Amino acid sequence: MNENSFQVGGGSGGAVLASRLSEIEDFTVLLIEAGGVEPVTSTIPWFHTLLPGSSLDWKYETVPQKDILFAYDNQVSKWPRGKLIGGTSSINTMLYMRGNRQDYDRWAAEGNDGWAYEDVLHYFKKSERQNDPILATDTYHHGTEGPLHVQNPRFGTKITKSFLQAGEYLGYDVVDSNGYQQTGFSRFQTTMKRGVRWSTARAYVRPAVHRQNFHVSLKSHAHRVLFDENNRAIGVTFAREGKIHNVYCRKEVIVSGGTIGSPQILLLSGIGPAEHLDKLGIPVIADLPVGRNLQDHMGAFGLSWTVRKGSAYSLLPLFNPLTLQEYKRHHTGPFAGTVGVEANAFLHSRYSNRTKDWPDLQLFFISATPAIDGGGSFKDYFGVSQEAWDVFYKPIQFKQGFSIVPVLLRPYSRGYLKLRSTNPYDKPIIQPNYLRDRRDFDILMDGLKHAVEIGNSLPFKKHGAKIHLGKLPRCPHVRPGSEEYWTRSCRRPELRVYGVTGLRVVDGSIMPHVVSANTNAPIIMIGEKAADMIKDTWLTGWGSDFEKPFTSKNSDANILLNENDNHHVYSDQNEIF
Ligand SMILES: Cc1cc2nc3c(=O)[nH]c(=O)nc-3n(C[C@H](O)[C@H](O)[C@H](O)COP(=O)(O)OP(=O)(O)OC[C@H]3O[C@@H](n4cnc5c(N)ncnc54)[C@H](O)[C@@H]3O)c2cc1C
Repeated sequence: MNENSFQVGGGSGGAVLASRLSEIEDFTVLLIEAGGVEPVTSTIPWFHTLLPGSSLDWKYETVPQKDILFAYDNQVSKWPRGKLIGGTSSINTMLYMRGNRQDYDRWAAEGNDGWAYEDVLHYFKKSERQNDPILATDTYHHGTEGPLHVQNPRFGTKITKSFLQAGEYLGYDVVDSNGYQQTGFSRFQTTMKRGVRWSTARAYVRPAVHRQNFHVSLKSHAHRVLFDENNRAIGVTFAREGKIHNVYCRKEVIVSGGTIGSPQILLLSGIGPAEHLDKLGIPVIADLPVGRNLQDHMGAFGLSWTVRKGSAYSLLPLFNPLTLQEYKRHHTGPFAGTVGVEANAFLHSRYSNRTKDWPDLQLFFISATPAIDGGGSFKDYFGVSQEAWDVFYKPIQFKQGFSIVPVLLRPYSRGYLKLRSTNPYDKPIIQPNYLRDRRDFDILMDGLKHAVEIGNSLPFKKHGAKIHLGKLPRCPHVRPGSEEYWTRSCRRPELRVYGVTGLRVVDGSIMPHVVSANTNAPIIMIGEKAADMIKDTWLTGWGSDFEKPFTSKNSDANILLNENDNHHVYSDQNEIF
Protein backbone atom coordinates (compact mmCIF):
# COMPACT_ATOMS: atom_id res chain seq x y z
CA MET A 1 0.00 0.00 0.00
CA ASN A 2 0.95 3.60 -0.46
CA GLU A 3 2.74 5.12 2.47
CA ASN A 4 0.83 8.40 2.54
CA SER A 5 -2.10 7.56 4.69
CA PHE A 6 -4.59 9.89 6.29
CA GLN A 7 -7.06 8.49 8.75
CA VAL A 8 -10.36 10.09 9.50
CA GLY A 9 -13.60 8.95 11.10
CA GLY A 10 -16.53 10.34 9.32
CA GLY A 11 -20.02 11.66 8.84
CA SER A 12 -21.00 15.07 7.48
CA GLY A 13 -17.54 16.59 7.82
CA GLY A 14 -15.40 13.45 7.69
CA ALA A 15 -16.98 11.90 4.60
CA VAL A 16 -16.47 15.11 2.63
CA LEU A 17 -12.88 15.46 3.75
CA ALA A 18 -11.92 11.83 3.08
CA SER A 19 -13.46 11.89 -0.37
CA ARG A 20 -11.79 15.17 -1.34
CA LEU A 21 -8.37 14.08 -0.04
CA SER A 22 -8.57 10.90 -2.09
CA GLU A 23 -8.74 13.05 -5.24
CA ILE A 24 -4.97 13.29 -4.88
CA GLU A 25 -3.58 10.00 -6.12
CA ASP A 26 -0.49 10.31 -3.96
CA PHE A 27 -2.54 10.42 -0.77
CA THR A 28 -3.89 7.24 0.74
CA VAL A 29 -6.95 7.77 2.86
CA LEU A 30 -8.36 5.40 5.42
CA LEU A 31 -11.81 6.32 6.67
CA ILE A 32 -12.64 4.60 9.95
CA GLU A 33 -16.37 4.58 10.69
CA ALA A 34 -18.12 2.98 13.65
CA GLY A 35 -21.39 2.38 11.78
CA GLY A 36 -22.28 0.44 8.66
CA VAL A 37 -23.83 1.23 5.26
CA GLU A 38 -27.02 3.24 4.82
CA PRO A 39 -30.09 1.00 4.84
CA VAL A 40 -32.97 1.80 2.46
CA THR A 41 -34.89 3.45 5.31
CA SER A 42 -32.18 6.08 5.58
CA THR A 43 -32.55 7.01 1.93
CA ILE A 44 -36.35 7.50 1.92
CA PRO A 45 -37.05 10.99 3.31
CA TRP A 46 -40.22 10.11 5.24
CA PHE A 47 -38.34 7.68 7.49
CA HIS A 48 -36.23 10.42 9.02
CA THR A 49 -38.52 10.53 12.05
CA LEU A 50 -37.97 6.83 12.73
CA LEU A 51 -34.16 6.83 12.50
CA PRO A 52 -33.38 8.58 15.80
CA GLY A 53 -33.67 5.93 18.50
CA SER A 54 -33.02 3.12 15.98
CA SER A 55 -29.87 1.02 15.64
CA LEU A 56 -28.50 3.80 13.39
CA ASP A 57 -28.39 6.21 16.33
CA TRP A 58 -25.68 6.47 18.99
CA LYS A 59 -28.56 7.30 21.38
CA TYR A 60 -26.83 9.89 23.53
CA GLU A 61 -28.74 11.81 26.15
CA THR A 62 -28.04 14.69 28.45
CA VAL A 63 -27.90 14.44 32.22
CA PRO A 64 -31.23 15.44 33.84
CA GLN A 65 -31.78 19.19 33.53
CA LYS A 66 -32.50 21.09 36.70
CA ASP A 67 -35.79 23.04 36.80
CA ILE A 68 -36.67 22.47 33.14
CA LEU A 69 -37.74 19.67 30.78
CA PHE A 70 -40.51 18.51 33.10
CA ALA A 71 -42.40 17.14 30.11
CA TYR A 72 -39.56 14.73 29.30
CA ASP A 73 -38.64 11.40 30.79
CA ASN A 74 -36.27 12.03 33.71
CA GLN A 75 -35.86 15.64 32.50
CA VAL A 76 -33.29 14.49 29.97
CA SER A 77 -32.97 15.51 26.36
CA LYS A 78 -32.24 12.90 23.72
CA TRP A 79 -29.32 13.68 21.45
CA PRO A 80 -29.53 11.46 18.40
CA ARG A 81 -26.39 11.08 16.26
CA GLY A 82 -25.97 9.00 13.12
CA LYS A 83 -23.93 5.82 13.53
CA LEU A 84 -23.46 4.88 9.89
CA ILE A 85 -21.57 6.07 6.87
CA GLY A 86 -22.54 9.70 6.27
CA GLY A 87 -23.05 10.11 10.02
CA THR A 88 -25.87 12.40 11.06
CA SER A 89 -26.36 13.54 7.44
CA SER A 90 -27.76 10.03 6.90
CA ILE A 91 -30.45 10.37 9.59
CA ASN A 92 -31.19 14.08 9.79
CA THR A 93 -34.19 16.04 8.53
CA MET A 94 -32.28 17.06 5.36
CA LEU A 95 -32.93 20.81 5.70
CA TYR A 96 -30.41 22.84 3.76
CA MET A 97 -29.30 25.90 5.73
CA ARG A 98 -26.07 27.84 5.80
CA GLY A 99 -26.30 30.27 8.65
CA ASN A 100 -25.68 33.99 8.54
CA ARG A 101 -22.90 35.98 6.87
CA GLN A 102 -22.11 37.56 10.26
CA ASP A 103 -21.55 34.18 11.92
CA TYR A 104 -18.53 33.61 9.73
CA ASP A 105 -17.35 37.23 9.86
CA ARG A 106 -17.36 36.89 13.65
CA TRP A 107 -15.22 33.74 13.43
CA ALA A 108 -12.71 35.67 11.32
CA ALA A 109 -12.84 38.78 13.53
CA GLU A 110 -11.93 36.61 16.52
CA GLY A 111 -8.71 35.56 14.83
CA ASN A 112 -9.75 32.64 12.64
CA ASP A 113 -8.20 33.92 9.44
CA GLY A 114 -9.73 32.58 6.26
CA TRP A 115 -13.13 31.84 7.77
CA ALA A 116 -15.01 35.05 6.91
CA TYR A 117 -18.20 34.73 4.86
CA GLU A 118 -16.52 35.72 1.63
CA ASP A 119 -13.94 32.97 2.24
CA VAL A 120 -16.36 30.19 3.08
CA LEU A 121 -18.96 31.07 0.43
CA HIS A 122 -16.72 29.49 -2.19
CA TYR A 123 -16.89 26.17 -0.30
CA PHE A 124 -20.65 26.28 0.16
CA LYS A 125 -20.93 26.74 -3.60
CA LYS A 126 -18.31 24.11 -4.33
CA SER A 127 -20.36 21.51 -2.45
CA GLU A 128 -23.80 22.60 -3.73
CA ARG A 129 -25.76 21.36 -6.71
CA GLN A 130 -28.74 23.68 -6.61
CA ASN A 131 -31.72 22.19 -8.44
CA ASP A 132 -34.14 25.09 -8.19
CA PRO A 133 -33.93 26.87 -11.56
CA ILE A 134 -34.64 30.31 -10.09
CA LEU A 135 -32.20 30.06 -7.18
CA ALA A 136 -29.62 28.62 -9.54
CA THR A 137 -29.54 31.94 -11.39
CA ASP A 138 -28.19 33.60 -8.22
CA THR A 139 -24.68 32.46 -8.98
CA TYR A 140 -23.20 34.76 -6.37
CA HIS A 141 -24.72 32.62 -3.62
CA HIS A 142 -25.46 29.26 -5.22
CA GLY A 143 -23.46 26.54 -6.90
CA THR A 144 -24.80 24.09 -9.46
CA GLU A 145 -21.84 21.78 -10.02
CA GLY A 146 -21.16 20.33 -6.56
CA PRO A 147 -21.87 16.80 -5.37
CA LEU A 148 -24.48 17.79 -2.76
CA HIS A 149 -27.91 17.88 -4.39
CA VAL A 150 -30.17 20.57 -2.98
CA GLN A 151 -33.79 20.55 -4.06
CA ASN A 152 -37.23 21.74 -3.10
CA PRO A 153 -39.01 18.80 -1.46
CA ARG A 154 -41.33 16.93 -3.79
CA PHE A 155 -44.11 16.76 -1.22
CA GLY A 156 -45.66 19.41 0.99
CA THR A 157 -48.93 20.51 2.55
CA LYS A 158 -51.24 23.39 1.63
CA ILE A 159 -51.05 25.03 5.01
CA THR A 160 -47.38 25.92 4.57
CA LYS A 161 -48.46 28.59 2.10
CA SER A 162 -50.46 30.16 4.95
CA PHE A 163 -47.28 30.31 7.05
CA LEU A 164 -45.56 32.32 4.33
CA GLN A 165 -48.66 34.50 3.95
CA ALA A 166 -48.65 35.05 7.72
CA GLY A 167 -45.11 36.33 7.37
CA GLU A 168 -46.12 38.82 4.71
CA TYR A 169 -49.24 39.75 6.67
CA LEU A 170 -47.01 40.62 9.65
CA GLY A 171 -44.70 42.70 7.47
CA TYR A 172 -41.85 40.29 6.78
CA ASP A 173 -40.27 39.30 3.47
CA VAL A 174 -40.34 35.86 1.91
CA VAL A 175 -36.66 35.21 1.25
CA ASP A 176 -34.00 32.74 0.21
CA SER A 177 -32.46 32.53 3.68
CA ASN A 178 -29.23 31.16 2.14
CA GLY A 179 -29.00 34.21 -0.13
CA TYR A 180 -28.90 37.97 0.31
CA GLN A 181 -31.11 38.22 3.38
CA GLN A 182 -31.68 35.76 6.19
CA THR A 183 -34.39 37.64 8.11
CA GLY A 184 -37.81 36.60 6.86
CA PHE A 185 -39.90 33.56 5.99
CA SER A 186 -38.98 30.74 3.63
CA ARG A 187 -39.79 27.21 2.56
CA PHE A 188 -37.06 24.71 3.34
CA GLN A 189 -34.83 23.33 0.67
CA THR A 190 -33.48 19.87 1.31
CA THR A 191 -30.41 17.73 0.66
CA MET A 192 -32.21 15.33 -1.67
CA LYS A 193 -31.76 14.20 -5.22
CA ARG A 194 -35.05 13.52 -6.99
CA GLY A 195 -36.81 12.56 -3.76
CA VAL A 196 -33.94 10.51 -2.26
CA ARG A 197 -31.85 11.60 0.75
CA TRP A 198 -28.52 12.95 -0.39
CA SER A 199 -26.26 12.29 2.59
CA THR A 200 -22.52 12.89 2.46
CA ALA A 201 -22.20 9.12 2.00
CA ARG A 202 -24.10 9.33 -1.27
CA ALA A 203 -22.73 12.69 -2.35
CA TYR A 204 -19.07 12.16 -1.51
CA VAL A 205 -18.13 8.63 -0.45
CA ARG A 206 -19.92 6.44 -2.98
CA PRO A 207 -18.60 8.27 -6.03
CA ALA A 208 -15.03 8.02 -4.67
CA VAL A 209 -14.92 4.59 -3.10
CA HIS A 210 -13.66 2.88 -6.26
CA ARG A 211 -10.39 4.87 -6.03
CA GLN A 212 -7.46 2.64 -5.25
CA ASN A 213 -6.15 5.09 -2.67
CA PHE A 214 -9.44 5.38 -0.72
CA HIS A 215 -10.21 2.80 1.94
CA VAL A 216 -13.24 2.64 4.15
CA SER A 217 -13.39 0.46 7.20
CA LEU A 218 -16.94 0.21 8.51
CA LYS A 219 -18.12 -1.08 11.89
CA SER A 220 -14.75 0.07 13.21
CA HIS A 221 -14.85 1.83 16.56
CA ALA A 222 -11.92 4.20 17.10
CA HIS A 223 -10.64 4.14 20.67
CA ARG A 224 -7.89 6.71 20.65
CA VAL A 225 -5.22 8.54 18.71
CA LEU A 226 -1.65 7.25 19.09
CA PHE A 227 1.22 9.67 19.70
CA ASP A 228 4.98 9.33 19.55
CA GLU A 229 7.40 10.65 22.15
CA ASN A 230 7.25 14.13 20.56
CA ASN A 231 3.48 14.35 20.91
CA ARG A 232 3.02 13.82 17.23
CA ALA A 233 -0.15 11.95 16.20
CA ILE A 234 1.02 8.82 14.42
CA GLY A 235 -2.01 6.58 14.24
CA VAL A 236 -5.28 5.31 15.65
CA THR A 237 -6.35 2.34 17.72
CA PHE A 238 -9.70 0.89 16.76
CA ALA A 239 -11.74 -2.26 17.16
CA ARG A 240 -13.37 -4.19 14.37
CA GLU A 241 -15.09 -7.55 14.66
CA GLY A 242 -13.82 -7.96 18.20
CA LYS A 243 -10.17 -7.36 17.27
CA ILE A 244 -8.07 -4.38 18.22
CA HIS A 245 -6.06 -2.80 15.39
CA ASN A 246 -3.35 -0.15 15.52
CA VAL A 247 -2.92 1.70 12.23
CA TYR A 248 -0.14 4.21 11.67
CA CYS A 249 0.06 7.04 9.22
CA ARG A 250 2.79 9.15 7.84
CA LYS A 251 1.13 12.50 7.54
CA GLU A 252 -1.89 13.41 9.64
CA VAL A 253 -4.62 11.95 11.79
CA ILE A 254 -7.91 13.74 11.37
CA VAL A 255 -10.63 13.21 13.95
CA SER A 256 -14.14 13.75 12.55
CA GLY A 257 -16.26 11.90 15.07
CA GLY A 258 -18.83 14.68 15.40
CA THR A 259 -19.64 16.91 18.31
CA ILE A 260 -19.71 14.08 20.84
CA GLY A 261 -17.48 11.46 19.21
CA SER A 262 -14.55 13.80 18.59
CA PRO A 263 -14.19 15.18 22.13
CA GLN A 264 -14.61 11.65 23.46
CA ILE A 265 -11.78 10.33 21.25
CA LEU A 266 -9.56 13.32 22.12
CA LEU A 267 -10.13 12.90 25.85
CA LEU A 268 -9.45 9.16 25.66
CA SER A 269 -6.22 10.05 23.83
CA GLY A 270 -5.02 12.35 26.60
CA ILE A 271 -6.05 15.66 25.06
CA GLY A 272 -8.24 17.55 27.47
CA PRO A 273 -8.38 19.22 30.88
CA ALA A 274 -5.53 17.76 32.94
CA GLU A 275 -7.55 17.56 36.16
CA HIS A 276 -10.28 15.54 34.42
CA LEU A 277 -7.80 13.20 32.72
CA ASP A 278 -5.78 12.78 35.94
CA LYS A 279 -8.87 11.62 37.80
CA LEU A 280 -9.37 8.90 35.21
CA GLY A 281 -5.70 7.97 35.09
CA ILE A 282 -5.28 8.97 31.43
CA PRO A 283 -1.76 10.27 30.70
CA VAL A 284 -2.00 13.91 29.62
CA ILE A 285 -0.66 14.65 26.14
CA ALA A 286 -2.01 18.21 26.01
CA ASP A 287 -3.88 20.12 28.70
CA LEU A 288 -6.68 21.72 26.69
CA PRO A 289 -10.30 22.63 27.43
CA VAL A 290 -11.76 19.85 25.29
CA GLY A 291 -15.39 19.24 26.16
CA ARG A 292 -15.84 22.66 27.75
CA ASN A 293 -17.97 25.43 26.36
CA LEU A 294 -20.73 23.22 24.98
CA GLN A 295 -23.45 25.07 23.08
CA ASP A 296 -26.71 23.74 21.75
CA HIS A 297 -29.52 25.31 19.77
CA MET A 298 -32.39 24.89 22.14
CA GLY A 299 -35.99 24.87 20.96
CA ALA A 300 -39.30 25.26 22.78
CA PHE A 301 -41.67 22.52 21.67
CA GLY A 302 -45.33 22.36 22.56
CA LEU A 303 -46.98 25.23 20.70
CA SER A 304 -49.55 23.59 18.46
CA TRP A 305 -52.76 24.53 16.71
CA THR A 306 -55.50 22.20 15.52
CA VAL A 307 -57.03 22.84 12.10
CA ARG A 308 -59.88 21.54 9.97
CA LYS A 309 -59.30 18.19 8.26
CA GLY A 310 -57.65 18.41 4.88
CA SER A 311 -55.39 21.42 5.50
CA ALA A 312 -52.40 19.96 7.27
CA TYR A 313 -50.31 16.82 7.32
CA SER A 314 -52.18 13.54 7.48
CA LEU A 315 -50.87 10.04 8.11
CA LEU A 316 -53.78 8.37 6.28
CA PRO A 317 -52.21 8.27 2.78
CA LEU A 318 -49.36 6.24 4.25
CA PHE A 319 -51.72 3.34 4.81
CA ASN A 320 -52.61 3.28 1.14
CA PRO A 321 -50.35 0.82 -0.75
CA LEU A 322 -50.46 3.14 -3.76
CA THR A 323 -48.48 5.74 -1.80
CA LEU A 324 -45.52 3.40 -1.54
CA GLN A 325 -45.96 2.41 -5.19
CA GLU A 326 -45.85 6.07 -6.11
CA TYR A 327 -42.61 6.54 -4.22
CA LYS A 328 -41.04 3.44 -5.73
CA ARG A 329 -41.97 4.48 -9.26
CA HIS A 330 -41.52 8.23 -9.20
CA HIS A 331 -39.93 9.17 -5.85
CA THR A 332 -42.83 11.50 -5.18
CA GLY A 333 -45.73 11.61 -2.68
CA PRO A 334 -45.66 11.61 1.13
CA PHE A 335 -42.64 9.29 1.33
CA ALA A 336 -40.60 11.97 -0.49
CA GLY A 337 -41.52 14.60 2.12
CA THR A 338 -40.07 15.63 5.45
CA VAL A 339 -43.16 14.76 7.53
CA GLY A 340 -44.43 18.30 7.74
CA VAL A 341 -41.14 20.08 8.48
CA GLU A 342 -41.66 22.48 5.60
CA ALA A 343 -40.80 26.10 6.35
CA ASN A 344 -39.22 28.47 8.80
CA ALA A 345 -38.73 32.08 9.76
CA PHE A 346 -35.59 33.84 10.94
CA LEU A 347 -36.71 36.66 13.24
CA HIS A 348 -35.35 39.12 15.76
CA SER A 349 -36.31 38.88 19.39
CA ARG A 350 -36.72 42.20 21.14
CA TYR A 351 -33.21 41.77 22.50
CA SER A 352 -31.64 41.60 19.05
CA ASN A 353 -30.25 44.46 16.99
CA ARG A 354 -32.79 44.86 14.18
CA THR A 355 -30.59 47.13 12.13
CA LYS A 356 -28.45 44.10 11.32
CA ASP A 357 -29.65 41.15 9.27
CA TRP A 358 -28.54 38.75 12.03
CA PRO A 359 -31.70 37.38 13.66
CA ASP A 360 -31.42 35.48 16.94
CA LEU A 361 -34.47 33.24 16.53
CA GLN A 362 -35.43 30.52 14.07
CA LEU A 363 -39.08 29.48 14.07
CA PHE A 364 -39.73 26.06 12.54
CA PHE A 365 -43.10 25.49 10.94
CA ILE A 366 -44.30 21.88 11.05
CA SER A 367 -47.65 21.09 9.42
CA ALA A 368 -48.49 18.52 12.09
CA THR A 369 -48.63 18.34 15.87
CA PRO A 370 -46.48 15.87 17.85
CA ALA A 371 -49.78 14.14 18.75
CA ILE A 372 -50.68 13.23 15.18
CA ASP A 373 -49.70 9.58 15.55
CA GLY A 374 -51.43 9.09 18.90
CA GLY A 375 -48.24 8.70 20.91
CA GLY A 376 -46.22 6.50 18.56
CA SER A 377 -42.89 7.46 17.13
CA PHE A 378 -43.10 11.21 17.79
CA LYS A 379 -43.46 10.71 21.53
CA ASP A 380 -40.39 8.48 21.54
CA TYR A 381 -38.46 10.75 19.19
CA PHE A 382 -38.83 13.63 21.60
CA GLY A 383 -38.71 11.56 24.79
CA VAL A 384 -42.03 12.98 26.06
CA SER A 385 -43.01 11.46 29.41
CA GLN A 386 -46.22 9.45 29.69
CA GLU A 387 -47.57 11.93 32.23
CA ALA A 388 -46.99 14.91 29.94
CA TRP A 389 -48.40 12.98 27.03
CA ASP A 390 -51.62 12.15 28.86
CA VAL A 391 -52.13 15.64 30.18
CA PHE A 392 -50.96 17.79 27.30
CA TYR A 393 -50.96 15.94 24.00
CA LYS A 394 -53.60 13.25 24.34
CA PRO A 395 -56.53 15.68 24.01
CA ILE A 396 -55.40 16.47 20.45
CA GLN A 397 -54.14 13.06 19.40
CA PHE A 398 -54.73 12.12 15.74
CA LYS A 399 -56.04 15.64 15.00
CA GLN A 400 -54.68 17.60 12.10
CA GLY A 401 -52.80 20.71 13.06
CA PHE A 402 -49.51 22.54 12.95
CA SER A 403 -46.72 23.47 15.30
CA ILE A 404 -44.35 26.42 15.50
CA VAL A 405 -41.10 25.79 17.34
CA PRO A 406 -38.86 28.75 18.26
CA VAL A 407 -35.17 27.91 18.50
CA LEU A 408 -32.34 29.98 20.01
CA LEU A 409 -29.82 30.67 17.28
CA ARG A 410 -27.00 32.00 19.45
CA PRO A 411 -27.42 30.57 22.93
CA TYR A 412 -25.54 32.18 25.82
CA SER A 413 -25.65 29.15 28.13
CA ARG A 414 -22.61 26.90 28.11
CA GLY A 415 -22.30 23.30 29.18
CA TYR A 416 -19.68 20.58 29.09
CA LEU A 417 -18.90 17.03 28.08
CA LYS A 418 -16.84 14.68 30.24
CA LEU A 419 -15.80 11.07 30.05
CA ARG A 420 -17.77 8.72 32.24
CA SER A 421 -14.87 6.29 32.28
CA THR A 422 -11.86 5.20 30.23
CA ASN A 423 -14.04 2.67 28.40
CA PRO A 424 -14.48 3.94 24.81
CA TYR A 425 -17.94 2.33 24.71
CA ASP A 426 -19.27 4.26 27.70
CA LYS A 427 -21.34 7.23 26.59
CA PRO A 428 -19.90 10.52 27.82
CA ILE A 429 -21.59 12.76 30.37
CA ILE A 430 -23.36 15.56 28.48
CA GLN A 431 -24.40 18.63 30.46
CA PRO A 432 -25.75 21.39 28.19
CA ASN A 433 -26.99 23.58 31.08
CA TYR A 434 -30.04 24.59 29.09
CA LEU A 435 -31.33 28.08 29.92
CA ARG A 436 -28.74 28.47 32.66
CA ASP A 437 -28.13 31.95 31.28
CA ARG A 438 -31.23 34.04 31.86
CA ARG A 439 -30.88 35.76 28.48
CA ASP A 440 -31.64 32.48 26.70
CA PHE A 441 -34.85 32.15 28.62
CA ASP A 442 -35.91 35.70 27.76
CA ILE A 443 -35.15 35.30 24.05
CA LEU A 444 -36.95 31.99 23.89
CA MET A 445 -40.00 33.45 25.61
CA ASP A 446 -39.99 36.21 23.04
CA GLY A 447 -39.81 33.51 20.36
CA LEU A 448 -42.92 31.91 21.81
CA LYS A 449 -44.71 35.25 21.55
CA HIS A 450 -43.71 35.53 17.89
CA ALA A 451 -44.96 32.00 17.33
CA VAL A 452 -48.34 32.73 18.91
CA GLU A 453 -48.70 35.89 16.85
CA ILE A 454 -47.98 33.98 13.64
CA GLY A 455 -50.18 30.98 14.42
CA ASN A 456 -53.11 33.16 15.47
CA SER A 457 -52.82 35.46 12.44
CA LEU A 458 -55.44 35.90 9.76
CA PRO A 459 -53.98 33.59 7.09
CA PHE A 460 -54.47 30.59 9.39
CA LYS A 461 -58.07 31.46 10.22
CA LYS A 462 -59.35 29.96 6.97
CA HIS A 463 -58.09 26.58 8.20
CA GLY A 464 -60.01 26.96 11.47
CA ALA A 465 -56.73 27.21 13.41
CA LYS A 466 -57.22 26.92 17.16
CA ILE A 467 -54.30 27.15 19.55
CA HIS A 468 -53.91 24.16 21.87
CA LEU A 469 -53.30 25.37 25.40
CA GLY A 470 -53.18 22.04 27.19
CA LYS A 471 -52.11 21.57 30.77
CA LEU A 472 -48.58 20.51 31.56
CA PRO A 473 -47.24 19.18 34.80
CA ARG A 474 -45.21 21.88 36.57
CA CYS A 475 -43.09 23.68 33.94
CA PRO A 476 -44.48 24.64 30.53
CA HIS A 477 -43.58 23.28 27.15
CA VAL A 478 -39.91 24.16 26.94
CA ARG A 479 -37.58 21.53 25.65
CA PRO A 480 -34.37 21.39 23.75
CA GLY A 481 -34.25 20.82 20.05
CA SER A 482 -32.26 17.91 18.83
CA GLU A 483 -29.30 19.66 17.34
CA GLU A 484 -26.07 20.12 19.13
CA TYR A 485 -23.08 22.37 18.64
CA TRP A 486 -19.93 22.23 20.53
CA THR A 487 -17.19 24.66 20.62
CA ARG A 488 -13.80 24.34 22.02
CA SER A 489 -11.22 27.04 22.12
CA CYS A 490 -8.27 24.73 21.57
CA ARG A 491 -8.38 24.67 17.77
CA ARG A 492 -6.39 26.87 15.49
CA PRO A 493 -7.76 28.34 12.24
CA GLU A 494 -6.14 25.51 10.27
CA LEU A 495 -8.15 23.11 12.44
CA ARG A 496 -4.98 21.74 14.04
CA VAL A 497 -5.05 20.87 17.72
CA TYR A 498 -2.78 23.00 19.90
CA GLY A 499 0.01 21.36 21.84
CA VAL A 500 0.46 18.39 19.50
CA THR A 501 1.39 17.91 15.84
CA GLY A 502 -0.11 15.82 13.07
CA LEU A 503 -3.66 16.08 14.42
CA ARG A 504 -6.67 18.02 13.17
CA VAL A 505 -10.36 18.00 13.95
CA VAL A 506 -12.86 18.41 11.12
CA ASP A 507 -16.52 18.37 12.08
CA GLY A 508 -19.16 20.47 13.86
CA SER A 509 -17.05 20.77 16.99
CA ILE A 510 -14.59 23.21 15.44
CA MET A 511 -17.12 26.05 15.24
CA PRO A 512 -15.88 28.82 17.56
CA HIS A 513 -19.51 29.94 17.83
CA VAL A 514 -22.39 27.88 16.59
CA VAL A 515 -23.81 29.25 13.31
CA SER A 516 -27.28 30.78 13.21
CA ALA A 517 -29.03 27.89 11.47
CA ASN A 518 -29.03 24.11 11.08
CA THR A 519 -25.52 22.79 10.84
CA ASN A 520 -25.23 20.10 8.17
CA ALA A 521 -24.35 22.37 5.23
CA PRO A 522 -21.92 24.47 7.33
CA ILE A 523 -20.12 21.28 8.41
CA ILE A 524 -19.97 20.07 4.81
CA MET A 525 -18.45 23.46 3.97
CA ILE A 526 -15.90 22.90 6.78
CA GLY A 527 -15.03 19.50 5.26
CA GLU A 528 -14.56 21.08 1.83
CA LYS A 529 -12.36 23.87 3.18
CA ALA A 530 -10.34 21.52 5.39
CA ALA A 531 -9.59 19.35 2.36
CA ASP A 532 -8.09 22.32 0.53
CA MET A 533 -6.10 23.34 3.59
CA ILE A 534 -4.64 19.84 4.03
CA LYS A 535 -3.89 19.48 0.32
CA ASP A 536 -2.15 22.84 0.52
CA THR A 537 -0.07 21.74 3.49
CA TRP A 538 1.24 18.63 1.83
CA LEU A 539 1.31 19.52 -1.85
CA THR A 540 3.28 22.70 -1.29
CA GLY A 541 5.78 20.86 0.86
CA TRP A 542 4.83 22.75 4.01
CA GLY A 543 4.02 19.59 5.86
CA SER A 544 7.17 17.66 5.04
CA ASP A 545 8.81 18.72 8.29
CA PHE A 546 6.14 16.82 10.14
CA GLU A 547 6.28 13.77 7.93
CA LYS A 548 6.95 10.58 9.80
CA PRO A 549 8.58 7.53 8.26
CA PHE A 550 5.89 4.91 7.81
CA THR A 551 6.43 1.98 10.11
CA SER A 552 4.58 -0.64 8.13
CA LYS A 553 5.76 -3.60 10.10
CA ASN A 554 4.15 -2.32 13.29
CA SER A 555 0.94 -1.39 11.56
CA ASP A 556 -2.23 -3.37 11.15
CA ALA A 557 -3.03 -1.24 8.11
CA ASN A 558 -2.29 -4.06 5.72
CA ILE A 559 -5.12 -6.03 7.24
CA LEU A 560 -7.50 -3.33 6.14
CA LEU A 561 -5.96 -1.55 3.28
CA ASN A 562 -6.13 -3.96 0.45
CA GLU A 563 -8.37 -3.53 -2.50
CA ASN A 564 -10.58 -6.54 -1.92
CA ASP A 565 -11.21 -5.72 1.66
CA ASN A 566 -12.09 -2.18 0.79
CA HIS A 567 -14.65 -3.23 -1.77
CA HIS A 568 -15.98 -5.84 0.56
CA VAL A 569 -16.35 -3.23 3.28
CA TYR A 570 -18.11 -0.51 1.33
CA SER A 571 -19.35 -0.77 -2.18
CA ASP A 572 -20.98 1.66 -4.53
CA GLN A 573 -22.84 -1.20 -6.23
CA ASN A 574 -25.31 -1.26 -3.42
CA GLU A 575 -28.12 0.80 -5.03
CA ILE A 576 -31.45 1.64 -3.50
CA PHE A 577 -34.63 0.89 -5.40
C1 LIG B 1 -32.25 14.30 14.41
C2 LIG B 1 -31.39 15.35 13.78
C3 LIG B 1 -31.89 16.09 12.73
C4 LIG B 1 -31.09 17.07 12.14
N1 LIG B 1 -31.58 17.75 11.07
C5 LIG B 1 -30.79 18.63 10.43
C6 LIG B 1 -31.24 19.27 9.26
O1 LIG B 1 -32.35 19.04 8.79
N2 LIG B 1 -30.41 20.16 8.65
C7 LIG B 1 -29.17 20.44 9.14
O2 LIG B 1 -28.48 21.29 8.56
N3 LIG B 1 -28.72 19.84 10.26
C8 LIG B 1 -29.47 18.92 10.88
N4 LIG B 1 -29.00 18.26 11.96
C9 LIG B 1 -27.62 18.53 12.38
C10 LIG B 1 -26.57 17.98 11.42
O3 LIG B 1 -27.04 16.87 10.70
C11 LIG B 1 -25.32 17.62 12.20
O4 LIG B 1 -24.89 18.75 12.94
C12 LIG B 1 -24.17 17.18 11.30
O5 LIG B 1 -24.58 16.13 10.46
C13 LIG B 1 -23.00 16.75 12.17
O6 LIG B 1 -21.88 16.53 11.35
P1 LIG B 1 -20.50 16.05 12.00
O7 LIG B 1 -19.58 15.75 10.89
O8 LIG B 1 -20.06 17.03 13.02
O9 LIG B 1 -20.87 14.71 12.78
P2 LIG B 1 -21.59 13.40 12.29
O10 LIG B 1 -22.26 13.59 10.98
O11 LIG B 1 -22.42 12.93 13.43
O12 LIG B 1 -20.39 12.41 12.02
C14 LIG B 1 -19.65 11.76 13.01
C15 LIG B 1 -19.28 10.37 12.48
O13 LIG B 1 -18.24 9.82 13.27
C16 LIG B 1 -18.56 8.49 13.62
N5 LIG B 1 -17.93 8.21 14.90
C17 LIG B 1 -18.16 8.82 16.09
N6 LIG B 1 -17.38 8.29 17.04
C18 LIG B 1 -16.64 7.33 16.42
C19 LIG B 1 -15.65 6.41 16.88
N7 LIG B 1 -15.26 6.38 18.15
N8 LIG B 1 -15.12 5.56 15.97
C20 LIG B 1 -15.48 5.59 14.66
N9 LIG B 1 -16.41 6.43 14.19
C21 LIG B 1 -16.98 7.27 15.07
C22 LIG B 1 -20.08 8.48 13.68
O14 LIG B 1 -20.62 7.18 13.56
C23 LIG B 1 -20.45 9.40 12.53
O15 LIG B 1 -20.54 8.71 11.32
C24 LIG B 1 -29.77 17.30 12.61
C25 LIG B 1 -29.29 16.58 13.68
C26 LIG B 1 -30.07 15.60 14.26
C27 LIG B 1 -29.52 14.83 15.41
